This record gives sequence, C-alpha cells and structure tokens, in this order.
Amino acid sequence: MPKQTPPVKKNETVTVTFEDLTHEGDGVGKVDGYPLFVPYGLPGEKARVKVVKVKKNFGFGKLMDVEEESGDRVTPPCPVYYQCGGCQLQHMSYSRQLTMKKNQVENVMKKIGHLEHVPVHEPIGMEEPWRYRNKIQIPVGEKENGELKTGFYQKRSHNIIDMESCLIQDETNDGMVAAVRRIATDLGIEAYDEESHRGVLRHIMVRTGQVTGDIMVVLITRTKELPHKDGLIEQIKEAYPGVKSIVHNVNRDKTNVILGKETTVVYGDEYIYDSIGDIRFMISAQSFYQVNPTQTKTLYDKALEYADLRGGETVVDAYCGIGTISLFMAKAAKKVYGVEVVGEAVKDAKKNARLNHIDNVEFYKGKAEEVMPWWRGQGLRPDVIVVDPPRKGCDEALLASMLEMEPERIVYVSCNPSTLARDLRILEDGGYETKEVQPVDQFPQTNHIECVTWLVKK
Ligand SMILES: C[S@@+](CC[C@H](N)C(=O)[O-])C[C@H]1O[C@@H](n2cnc3c(N)ncnc32)[C@H](O)[C@@H]1O
Repeated sequence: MPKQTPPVKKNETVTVTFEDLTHEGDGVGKVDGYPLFVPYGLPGEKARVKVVKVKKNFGFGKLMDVEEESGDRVTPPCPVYYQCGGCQLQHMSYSRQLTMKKNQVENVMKKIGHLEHVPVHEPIGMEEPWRYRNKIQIPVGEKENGELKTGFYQKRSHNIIDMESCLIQDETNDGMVAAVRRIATDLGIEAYDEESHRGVLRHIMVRTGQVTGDIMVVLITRTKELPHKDGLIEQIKEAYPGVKSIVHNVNRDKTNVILGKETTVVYGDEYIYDSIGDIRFMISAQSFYQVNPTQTKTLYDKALEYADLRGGETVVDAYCGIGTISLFMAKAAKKVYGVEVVGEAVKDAKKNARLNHIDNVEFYKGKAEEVMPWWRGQGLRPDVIVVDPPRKGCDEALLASMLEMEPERIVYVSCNPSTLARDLRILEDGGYETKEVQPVDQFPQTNHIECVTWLVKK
C-alpha cells in the first residue's frame, strides 16, 4: 500500500467548510477527506484555518477568519472567553449547545453501546444559562503595578488571566472575589508565585447557598500565618455584612491541588447551609456539594421518577458522595443503603441525614465494587439500584454484582456519556433493557453533559 501523506502542512492556511462538531465542541472541516479539528468553528461555516498540528489521520487548526457565518454563532459575552480555559461553547447559541450535547449522547449510544433503539430525549437546559455556579476557586497573581489580580488560567498554561468577572458564576461570588482582591491589595498581602513557590495568597474560594444566601469565603495561603488577619476579616465583613463564614486554609505544597489539609475558621461558622428541593445540606470548606443545585434538582427529580418508588422499596445508591441522591430517595423508599469511598463524604452524608431527620438510610465507607458483593453475600436484594460514578464509569465488578442482585430497576446517573454507553451495553447483555436516556445540562457554556438513564429487568 502506498504511504498516505496528509494533504496539509503545518502553518499552511486552508479554506474549509465545517461539517460537524467534536464532543469537545470543536468544528470538524475536511481537506480531501482529511479531518481538521478547529476550536470555535461551527457546522455550515466556511472559514480560513491555519494548520497548527498534523497527525497521520487528522490534524488541528486555528480559526483565522470566518467567511460565511452560521446562524448559530453568537458574540461571547465574556471578554476573556477566547483566552480562558473555563468555557468552550460561548460562541454558540444556547439552543445549538443543547443540540450538540444531544447529538453527542446519541452518537455514543450507537457507536459505543450499540443501542440504536434507545430514545435520547432533548436535554433539559436552563432558562437562564449564566451565573449558575455556586462555588468559585480562583488563583491569585500580581499585576506589574503590584496590585493583586484574580483569574483563571489561560488555556494550556498556568498564566493567570486578569479578569473582573466570570459570567457562569453567581454574582455574589464574583463580588466577593473582587472585594477580597481589593482589601488584600490595600493591606499589602502578597500573591503566591507558583514558579518560585514563594509569596502568600494562593487562591480565593467563595461558596454561596443559592437558596439560603449564606456566604463562605476561604483564603488559601502558602504560609501558616494569614497576614493582617484581623484587618482582612473586618473589611470583608464591612463589604459583605451577611458573610456567614471566613476560613483560612494552609497549603504549603508545590501542587495543583487547591486546598491544603490545615483549615481554621477565623470568623463565623464552620458550615454554611443550602437546600436542594426540601433537603438541607451542611457545607464546609472541604465538602463536596453540587455546583449547580438548580439543575441537580431537575436531574434528581428525574432519577426519582425512574426509580418509581411506592414506599416499600429497598434502594442502593452506589458512589453516593455526600448522599444527595440517597436522601432524595429515602423520603419515598423503605430503606436506602449508600456506599462511597471518601470517608469525609460519608461523614457529611450521615450529618445531612440527621439534619433532615431521615433515619431510613445507612451510609458505608468503601469501594462500591467491594461493598456491593459483600451486601449481596449478606442477602441484600434491592428493588432499585442507583449509580452515579465518576467519569471513568462503573467498575466491572460492581456491574457484575448489580446483575447478580437482580433489581427491578436501575437508574444510572452519569457525567460521561461514553462510559455510560459502555456500561449500558454490559447491563443490556446481562438482562436489562435501557428504556430512555435524559440528558440534563448542568454546565451550560461548557462541553459537559450529565445524563440520567432508566433501565428495567427484561
Ligand atoms: C459523580 S460523584 C457522585 C456524587 C453524589 N451522587 C452526590 O451528588 O454527592 C462520584 C462519587 O463516587 C465516589 N467514588 C469514586 N470511586 C469510587 C468507588 N470505587 N467506590 C465508591 N465510591 C467511589 C467519588 O468519591 C464521588 O463522591
């Protein structure tokens, strides 16, 4: 066979018409059948593209100029959108974002799961797909004039973009970050410098309870001391008199991990509160809590509908985190068992059960793939199993014990459609029928999509 050489060269400029979108949201244009992946290109658009990387079977390009624009193109409202690595889809109308996400789910259902028959519903989007995040963790740097700046990292780098606002963040979070930045600059607090591992203030984290209005500020420093602590606290309280909690966290390590192990409450409470539906949650600086509670509620309502609980059922919630789904299910079931590998999350789950006076739920710390076979050995036969695994999907041993437990219904919540499709195939082969998949857009403006899937025993 003659060796095929790609029809483009690095740094060459070519004209392409985009035909499709990748799962990441990049435009796909072809040159003599050779695909070029181009960030910010939209299907139907004709554009000049500079080739930046050439591989054997595909290449990458940079969008130089759009000659024929798609009706789906919108002006990104964020002034740093093209530098920041946080959002990928602001150049696309929201309805096109939802179509893209639906196509992605349908695609993997067919290609990975061989589930051509499974209905994938229209994704449930947000009415207002902005300002939805309840938590910001933003790096701190220094401008040339010595003032502090805050911003996310530039794409594929650790350069901090100087930004005033993040449009997917709750406005309170934005306002608090700006206030802390100004106060810390006035007090002469130094920013942390990643390269030299010197300086003080590494990150500012702000969490707000969207229902309660509670605010928590976490100041993360390299140093054990929080310089000008009293002044900082007083001025933050002056700027936001309602602030419920100010926390100092020390992270002395040279690491990308944001929070260190030492946490001290320097003002107010250790916890703030928020609610999803009628369940209240206690949230500490270290706790995991869903970042878009509005859409989480939508997702869990759907999970509850698929679980079809009448009050007499036993439910297993595998990969239960802080027990959000377990607590939702417990209100409608006889008994819920949750399993989660992170000990702190299990403690939070138990606390939240007590806070809500829910006593028909038990949480276990352990690997789901080890605890489930043990439960089975103990004779546990759940009517419904809910799983909500991390991006890599369910462990094979867990899928095997789910099949052995033979629940009537399985509800699979997933943040990665590809591993979802892979696991659904295994469950189908093991005797379950996938009835439907409901995507829910938890993260508008980004290329992520959450799905909830309903399976029944054949
Ligand atoms: C997508 S989150 C689910 C969160 C949970 N439903 C909630 O809303 O809080 C996945 C969870 O699985 C946990 N996890 C990861 N691997 C696990 C394993 N092998 N066994 C049990 N839990 C695991 C993670 O710590 C995380 O809390």
